[in-house]
Amino acid sequence: MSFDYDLFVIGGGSGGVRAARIAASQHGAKVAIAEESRFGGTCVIRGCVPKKLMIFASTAPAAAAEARGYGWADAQAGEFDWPAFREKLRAELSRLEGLYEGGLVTAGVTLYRARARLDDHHTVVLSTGERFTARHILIAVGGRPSLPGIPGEELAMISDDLFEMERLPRRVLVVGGGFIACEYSTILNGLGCETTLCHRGDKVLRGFDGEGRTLVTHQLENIGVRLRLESAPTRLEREGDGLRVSFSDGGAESFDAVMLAVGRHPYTGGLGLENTGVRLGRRGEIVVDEWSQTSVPSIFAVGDVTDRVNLTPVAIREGHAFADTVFGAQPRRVDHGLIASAVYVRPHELGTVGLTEEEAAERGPIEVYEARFRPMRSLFAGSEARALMKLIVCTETRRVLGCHIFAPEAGEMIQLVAVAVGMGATKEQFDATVAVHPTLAEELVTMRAPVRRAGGATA
Ligand SMILES: Cc1cc2nc3c(=O)[nH]c(=O)nc-3n(C[C@H](O)[C@H](O)[C@H](O)COP(=O)(O)OP(=O)(O)OC[C@H]3O[C@@H](n4cnc5c(N)ncnc54)[C@H](O)[C@@H]3O)c2cc1C
Ligand SMILES: NC(=O)c1ccc[n+]([C@@H]2O[C@H](COP(=O)([O-])OP(=O)(O)OC[C@H]3O[C@@H](n4cnc5c(N)ncnc54)[C@H](O)[C@@H]3O)[C@@H](O)[C@H]2O)c1
Repeated sequence: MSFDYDLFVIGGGSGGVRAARIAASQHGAKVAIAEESRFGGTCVIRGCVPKKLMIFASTAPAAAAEARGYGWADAQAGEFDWPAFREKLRAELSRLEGLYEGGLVTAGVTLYRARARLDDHHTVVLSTGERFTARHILIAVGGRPSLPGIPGEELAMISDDLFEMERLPRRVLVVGGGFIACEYSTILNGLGCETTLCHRGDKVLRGFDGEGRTLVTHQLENIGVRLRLESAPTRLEREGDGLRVSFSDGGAESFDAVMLAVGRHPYTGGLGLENTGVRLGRRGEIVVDEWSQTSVPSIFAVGDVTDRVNLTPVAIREGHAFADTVFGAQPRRVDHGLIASAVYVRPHELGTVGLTEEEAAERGPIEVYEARFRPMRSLFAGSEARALMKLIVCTETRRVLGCHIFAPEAGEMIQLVAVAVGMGATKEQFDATVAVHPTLAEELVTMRAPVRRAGGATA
């Protein structure tokens, strides 16, 4: 049987673009890709990139305060010009979108700017009416923000809307306690909005190391984010130009805007999967094996739509491994076991790799090494902000099982620690490494005695 393409990719985000480029340019496959919105996907257009640029923008008041602490008596952040910043942001995102498109074109991939759905195991139908057959189809459609299912929720913003706001709200409510809620309330607070974070738990960032969660929760409060913990909104109503929000604890408050950040779900709706028999999991995710192959042999899926680890570098790695395996005769699996990540709150980020103390203690005896301190740089400027460096060590093998850093630029540091942890480094190998002085990171190689032991018989 002959096909129009060797590979048809649905979704031009992190995973889809990488897979298409590698299959075409490295392995000579005839490839097409359909994108219903903008090439680059969530990360480039409405996620990691604009988010990080907004984090940078939001640090100006703290940077001015620090400069005053260093003797620049008149240092002020001045007035934030949101429309000017937004214009610059739009231009930058368009530039990046162009690079993504250009990379695909150079690789010889055919681009379709249309929504795609599946008609059968080998056929894709576009919203333009065009139909194409392909030997292999890759689904890389990502995820979409979830909604809590409360009356009036359509009045709220989701994370996509943050970058498009006409004006910054004076009083804003952020709902949720995950990555997005923490990062976006940090941004809005830094840009001068009176920000409240409402979360149904008693600490943000469920699933992270317990001490890290406590520190991020306190930091949000210390920078001026009002916390409304163990509470959830039950109703949103229009009130003049703003919104009236009722909460599960019986209270009600008025805000100029509300942003919902209560998780994301795989974007499988309307994709025609029922025409193929591709198996879905409980959360609507496409179930795949270690090779990203679905229950239908000609159809593969990578990235957030498979709900494995929903991060950009993971989607990219999965897309690349898929292309090498299927088109390059180089079978490659992705190890989802040890993936570092960072939550970009400020002034201290939370960087994490490996097991949390809680997870590690459940598996066996561990030693916990910690350094808690006020970093030299911010201390001199008059800040009380405390950092934490934490290593979780297996008592038996001496291997470092996890590392958690709460400090300025923790994302940068954890990237490098992840190399050592991934290689199976022991605590003694960390100790044998001579410190770089004076740095924050030197604390990672100078922690002499455990602060506690936990897990197994030594608990
Ligand atoms: C606000 C936010 C901040 C984030 N920050 C970070 C971060 O700092 N670091 C990090 O590692 N990760 C971050 N993430 C997660 C990261 O963006 C995702 O894990 C990553 O983009 C997933 O890539 P993907 O290829 O699976 O999907 P996506 O990048 O979402 O791409 C899917 C693409 O498919 C298109 N599409 C969907 N359906 C169809 C269809 N039927 N036909 C045609 N096209 C279709 C969509 O328009 C989209 O462009 C963030 C996410 C969000 C929402
Ligand atoms: N820095 C990064 O790497 C980064 C940044 C942003 C997003 N991401 C990725 O995007 C994913 C999605 O982020 P997210 O923050 O939306 O999801 P999340 O799963 O991290 O957090 C969702 C939060 O919403 C709360 N929640 C869920 N349902 C609720 C309801 N009905 N009412 C009130 N609260 C409710 C949960 O308790 C949780 O705190 C992340 O898991 C991550 O994979 C990564």
